[in-house]
Formats: sequence, C-alpha cells, structure tokens
Amino acid sequence: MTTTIDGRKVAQRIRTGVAEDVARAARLGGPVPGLATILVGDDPASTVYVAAKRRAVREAGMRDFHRSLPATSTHDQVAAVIDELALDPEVSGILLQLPLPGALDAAALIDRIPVGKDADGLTTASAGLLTRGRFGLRPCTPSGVIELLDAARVPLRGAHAAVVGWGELVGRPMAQLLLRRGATVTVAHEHTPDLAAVTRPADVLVVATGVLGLIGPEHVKPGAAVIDVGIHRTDRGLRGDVRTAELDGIAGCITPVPGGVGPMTIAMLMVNTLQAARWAADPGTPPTTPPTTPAALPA
Ligand SMILES: Nc1nc2c(c(=O)[nH]1)N[C@@H](CN(C=O)c1ccc(C(=O)N[C@@H](CCC(=O)O)C(=O)O)cc1)CN2
Repeated sequence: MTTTIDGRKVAQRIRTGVAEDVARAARLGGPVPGLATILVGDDPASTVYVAAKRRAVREAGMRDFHRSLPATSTHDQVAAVIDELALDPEVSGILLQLPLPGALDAAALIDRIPVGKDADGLTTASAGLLTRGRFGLRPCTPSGVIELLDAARVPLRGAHAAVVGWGELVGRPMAQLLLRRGATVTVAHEHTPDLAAVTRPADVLVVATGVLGLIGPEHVKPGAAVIDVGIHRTDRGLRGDVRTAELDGIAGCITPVPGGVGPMTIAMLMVNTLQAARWAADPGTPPTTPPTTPAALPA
C-alpha cells in the first residue's frame, strides 16, 4: 500500500509552531521577526507565491516588508533595494523571488543578501555553511523535504537516496542535507545516461527536474519514499515530475502535487525568518539546533 504524505498538514503544524514561538518571544519583550520579500516584475506565478509568503508572515505574527520593482529594473536598482533592507534592523530576513526577469544576474543579486538575513538560504555563504555542517539558514524546499521524510518516519541514516536534478534551489542542497542525515546519496542529472540505473536502488527518491512526468514505475524500487518537487500547470491541473498514479502500490510513500512539497517551502521560510531573528539577537552564539523548531518535529 502506498501512503500519501500530506504536505499541507505538516506545513500547517510547522507554521503553528513558528507562530507560537513568535508570540512567546513577543510576550517576553523580544524583537518581532520581519521578512522582506522582493518581487521584480509581474510573473503571475511569482506574484501568487509572494502573496502567499506575505500572508504566511502576517499569520505567524511577524512583520511583513515588501518591495515591488518593475521588470525593467537594472541590476543596480535591485541591488540598492537589497542593500537598504540589509541595513534595516527591523528586517530579519530578505528574500528575492525567483526567477528574475530579463538579464538580471540572480546569483550576484542573491549574494548581496547578508548571510544572517538569507531567509531563502540561497547565498554562496549559506551554501558553504551547509556544506561544512555549520549553523546557517538552509534552502527552504530541501529542508521542507527533510521535514516531510521525518514526518513520514522514513529512515535516512544508512538509506540509499537518489536526487534527480542538480539545481541550486533544490537538487544540490538536497543532496547535502541527505548526506548530513547519514544517507548514501547519488545525484542524477541531465547528463546521466541511465536514469533508472541510479533511481531503482534508491530507498529515498527526490525528484526536482522540471520535466513533467519524467519518473514512472520503471524508476522506482518497491517500497521507496518518493518525493516530487516538480510543479507543472497542465490542462488537467497541477502535476509533478512523477507519474504519481502509476506508482500506487509500488512506492511506500509519495508526495502529491499539489499538497506535497510546495506548502513546505513557505513553512520553512517562516522557520528561517524566526531563526534569522534569533541569530541577529545573539550573533555571538548562533543557535546550535537544526533549522527547525521542536514543534516542527513529528509528535
Ligand atoms: N526566492 C525563491 N524563489 C522561488 C522559490 C524559493 O524557494 N525561493 N521556490 C519556487 C516557488 N515557490 C516559492 O517561491 C513556491 C512554489 C510552490 C508553492 C506551493 O505552495 N505550491 C502548491 C501549489 C500552489 C499553486 O497553485 O501554484 C503545492 O504544491 O501544493 C509555494 C512556493 C520558485 N521560486
């Protein structure tokens, strides 16, 4: 039997835990965390995602700072906004919504965000901290995947994990997070000649390719945990990189699209914003706990 992992439920539990922590800190007179979202242009999906992030910020009792910039903005104009937010002590975290329009250099702009305010965990500095196993803010989607695997009680230490896709947003940090949990990790990508040869031995399969329906029964070990990070808008609604219906009775557990990984991205952004505020309040002793709240863990 295949179990569906309910990402909405896990995400809500995490968001409630963050809201409780924010309220508790406020009662004790601590600073209220604040997230600044930056949206450049008017890409419809990005507009929806940023609106959802801002709503989540307010629901968590945090402060919502937002900047909208025209699609014609230059590198220097976007950089100036990031620099201004970087200096603002009320802003705990900064997020530059991706993708950026035109020829803007996303990597260079993201790297202007100070590591302590890197709510998305996407700067080169945050990637370095992750690779070294030091405290830092982790990329939201892959850390959300780890939370889902924990919620489904999927053992990671000693497991063979395959990550399909090597993007900076998901694939690469995902592999690092799984490694840190003691999994043996293989990363497959567009140049991998025989994809099924990599994925079929995997106990844990994380797919983040951006290729609609790439993964089917021929790629999956019976009983494996299958995590689908893809989101595609089709005539039949949202679909992922995995042909989920075909894996019923084969996968041990699987995330749906929608309602799987997607909601976790926003939940983990709330966790990171809270962590950033704590880090700023006591920069000498960065939190030593993993970037999740105790409330985020399964009961
Ligand atoms: N700066 C960033 N940009 C982008 C990120 C990111 O983490 N940081 N990730 C994606 C988009 N994204 C958040 O920005 C995101 C994607 C999907 C969801 C989500 O909740 N999806 C729902 C379906 C919602 C829908 O109808 O589209 C689901 O899967 O159930 C949240 C956030 C790229 N850009």
